[in-house]
Amino acid sequence: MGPFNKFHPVIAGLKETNMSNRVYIFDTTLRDGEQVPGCQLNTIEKIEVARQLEKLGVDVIEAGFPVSSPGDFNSVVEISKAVSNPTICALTRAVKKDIEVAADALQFAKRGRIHTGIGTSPYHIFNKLNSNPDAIIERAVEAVKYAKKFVEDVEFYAEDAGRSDNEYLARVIEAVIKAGATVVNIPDTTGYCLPSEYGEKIAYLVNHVPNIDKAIISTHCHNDLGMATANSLSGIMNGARQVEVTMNGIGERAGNTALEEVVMALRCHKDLEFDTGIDSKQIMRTSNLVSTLMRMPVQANKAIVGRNAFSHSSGIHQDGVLKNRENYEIIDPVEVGVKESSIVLTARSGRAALKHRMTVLGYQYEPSELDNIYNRFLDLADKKKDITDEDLEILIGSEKQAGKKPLQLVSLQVVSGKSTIPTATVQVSFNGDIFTETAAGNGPIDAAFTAVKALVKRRVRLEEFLIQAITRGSDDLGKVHVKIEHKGQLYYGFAAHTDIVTASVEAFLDALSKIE
Ligand SMILES: CC(=O)SCCNC(=O)CCNC(=O)[C@H](O)C(C)(C)COP(=O)(O)OP(=O)(O)OC[C@H]1O[C@@H](n2cnc3c(N)ncnc32)[C@H](O)[C@@H]1OP(=O)(O)O
Ligand SMILES: CC(C)C(=O)C(=O)O
Repeated sequence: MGPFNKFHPVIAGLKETNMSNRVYIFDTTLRDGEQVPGCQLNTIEKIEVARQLEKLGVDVIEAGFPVSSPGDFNSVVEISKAVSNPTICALTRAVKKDIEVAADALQFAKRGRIHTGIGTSPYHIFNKLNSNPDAIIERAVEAVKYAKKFVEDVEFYAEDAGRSDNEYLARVIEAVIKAGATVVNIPDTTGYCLPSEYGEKIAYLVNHVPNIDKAIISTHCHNDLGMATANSLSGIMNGARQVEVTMNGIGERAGNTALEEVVMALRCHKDLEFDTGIDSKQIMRTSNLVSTLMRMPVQANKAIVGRNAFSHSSGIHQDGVLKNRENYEIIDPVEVGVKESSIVLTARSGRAALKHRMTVLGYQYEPSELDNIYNRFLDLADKKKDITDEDLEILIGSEKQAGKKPLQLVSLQVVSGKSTIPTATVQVSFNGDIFTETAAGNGPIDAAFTAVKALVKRRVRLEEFLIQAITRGSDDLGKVHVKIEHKGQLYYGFAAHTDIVTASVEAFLDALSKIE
């Protein structure tokens, strides 16, 4: 037992067989997870997920609810054939037909488990099943005994145990263990419980069910109040040794307990002395596979597997993490299969992050030069959401050029739109003197180029003009390449800016600056 448990008043009386520190991972991505609208998978996709779950090291794969459809039946059959290490589990109601069909679907499983059960809360007993507490116990016992005729490993779920009376729940659990249940699942079906409440429920069963040592207690917590992981951990700390989880926390309504969260919480809190058989380095790959096949994006700030889980975007954090990763990271990203943490450059980044990124890209700067780039970086970052390596390379390139070009754009004002005559007023500095010109054109860029041509008084012909809106969003940098001809000679210009007219004029001036 971990030190927490040693001092836990309720757990002090925990029975010997429940004291192992191995927590079994029961993955229900393919059953509860797959209940989510739009997440249904075909058999081939389910096999792919099951094989990845096997690599991840889960102990049990709940492969489906075979009576629900021929497709689900077939998936349980095929997963049973495709996967050899984890136990394959099939869900049923406390209904004989469901159990028979589940047993049939599991016929090829090396280790098959039937997961049967019935509701035990007043809501379920009276409103859903139109029954009474004693009759429910009878049906529960009958279902477990019937399932035992087909498989040795029978798990019983007391649906809505979270809102069930503890004393009654203890009677149900004692009866189903007596009937042969090897695992007793205490679901917080509606995600109602507080962590202390759920933990006390498990502890109550540990201390009041005389034959509890004959079965493993399982948690199955939903996330309606965002407490699924906390409740599952509280269950473990009070005697549960199996947790029912899904990858990325997908599942009915607000979802189930996320596998990655429980596994990594236990790994981070080694003092609790609990562990699972999960190969955590497979977590990210499994998460991506499930998200892709189920067409269910993972929220960016999702713990462990979200895009931002290992990315640092504010200056103080970035500085801290660059000094020592552990200043702001409790998990080494490599441990969950993420290559490295990332530093995202934004307007909230400081010099430390900028300098780091420039060094990674191979640029070295004196502190005074860094200040200039940092100021330009902030200007750009205020216009864009984040600054990519490509943005930075352009920024550094233009910073190196700044001041060296004889022709510099000082200001640009354009009028354009539908039913207006596109007009541009351009101010250019030429070796320190400022010149202004206004011109009209067939569009804002044409107008600006005409104004520039009038200013520089050179006969140039535009040979090529290419605008690329790079990378992701409408707020991104536009890159402009121009090729001009002057007296038979070609000159090239380049510029990038969030304003494409500005980028175009700067690229034009860049090319013009090269004419001797
Ligand atoms: C909490 C959970 O996630 S449980 C798993 C949820 N998953 C699913 O429901 C997906 C698969 N379900 C299905 O395909 C279908 O609902 C089936 C095949 C199970 C049943 O279909 P139908 O026979 O048409 O019944 P229907 O879905 O309309 O209603 C469910 C019936 O099961 C009863 N029932 C619900 N849970 C249980 C249970 N654990 N044990 C016994 N009976 C139950 C209900 O009371 C209701 O019976 P009633 O019609 O006599 O009132
Ligand atoms: C079938 C049971 C285990 C379930 O999914 C729940 O109670 O949420």
